[in-house]
Amino acid sequence: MWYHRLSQILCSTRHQLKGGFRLQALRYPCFQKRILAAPRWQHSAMGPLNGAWQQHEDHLELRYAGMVMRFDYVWLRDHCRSASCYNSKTNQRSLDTASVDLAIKPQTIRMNETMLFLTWPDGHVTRYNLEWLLKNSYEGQKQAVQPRILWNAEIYRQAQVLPVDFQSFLETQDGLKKFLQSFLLYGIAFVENVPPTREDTEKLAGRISLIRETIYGRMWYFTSDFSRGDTAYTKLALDRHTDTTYFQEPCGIQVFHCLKHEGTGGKTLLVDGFYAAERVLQRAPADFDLLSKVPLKHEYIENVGECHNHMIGVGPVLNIYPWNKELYLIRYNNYDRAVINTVPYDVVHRWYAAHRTLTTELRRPENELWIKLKPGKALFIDNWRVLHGRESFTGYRQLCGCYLTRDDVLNTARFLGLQA
Ligand SMILES: C[N+](C)(C)CCCC[C@H](N)C(=O)O
Ligand SMILES: O=C(O)CCC(=O)C(=O)O
Ligand SMILES: [Fe+2]
Repeated sequence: MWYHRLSQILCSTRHQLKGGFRLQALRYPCFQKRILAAPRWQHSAMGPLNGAWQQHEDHLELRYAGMVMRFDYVWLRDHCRSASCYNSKTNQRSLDTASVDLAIKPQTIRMNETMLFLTWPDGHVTRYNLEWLLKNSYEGQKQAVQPRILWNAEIYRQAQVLPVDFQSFLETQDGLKKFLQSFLLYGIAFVENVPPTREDTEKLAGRISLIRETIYGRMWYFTSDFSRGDTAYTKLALDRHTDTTYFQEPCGIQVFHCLKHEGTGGKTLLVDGFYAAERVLQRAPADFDLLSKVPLKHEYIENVGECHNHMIGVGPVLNIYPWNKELYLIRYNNYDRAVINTVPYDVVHRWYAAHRTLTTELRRPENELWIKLKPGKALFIDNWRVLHGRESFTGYRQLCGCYLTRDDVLNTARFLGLQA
């Protein structure tokens, strides 16, 4: 679904680019006098990808492989990959960007089938591979969305995603890769045949990431013993939510492993927050927009035994990248949402309405995936995307798990060649 929407955005952007080009020539009558050559398309020797460029007053317009790209001149100087500007051993910039004249323009531009050559006023030559420009341009980035399959219960069940075996997860690259692939696509993934101990659960987590230690400890291990000031430590039902919304950066991944349950109830609820948000975007785009713009606080206040904590995290419910509108983080926890004092009353009212729209989508029964966690079956949840909850329960129930740092999970995925 994301793909469709994004390709629509992309198409409209391309039209704007074409239109924008015509407009610019009209708006500036002295346009042609100020640059050396008339703004005509300069073509590379005819190749299959048919590149062409045009030099404008303040940017270079490049057409390549069916894409129109615009590059600011300072950008083109700043990203020079020559040995004196860039250390390709460490993949770090050596050039001091602050030393580049903000009014810099290339003296000459040349292009062949695969490369673009720019000579700067001081004689320095920058060479760009056209494929590199295609991939690294703003226009190119708009296409680079994270592949995802948004799901409701039906879609997830139909997909028949296979759990990965503990042994193969730990010992083979293939097992790990399969696991990460489905985790990235669906935002949840299971590992089976895990020995029901805290140590083995820790081993599991350590295979893909650094464990994120929080106020709950490194590995946590909890029952309904009221040991902490949070309803998770009771037998009560918990409505769908994401965790640690009260951190400036909510935990990226949550691992659950139920080590024991002698009693009834206690099923786990999973809801794809991105699926629900996409529905909001389609049905009520103004609500989506508001939820992505209004910053809110979430808060955790605890004074139980030796535990004294006061955490505050600020951010909108929906977090989107400004360049392609891709959703990357949902912060949704009605229990932990703090007093709203960052928004004027009329916006507050519209925000409540938008929150209701999202909540309605999140609560549709067809979007709910219910599973019973059992010893041996560990669940990884993308806490930036998938909401979890639980049914109330009776009896003794022991859950262990931990949070993972998102950067490190994605790092492992990229190392295995996955897009993350
Ligand atoms: C998972 N563990 C039991 C350690 C913590 C529970 C945290 C619960 C909190 N209300 C939140 O949503 O962040
Ligand atoms: O008890 C459960 O199944 C989950 C409780 C919960 O939401 C949490 O620990 O974050
Ligand atoms: Fe939770």
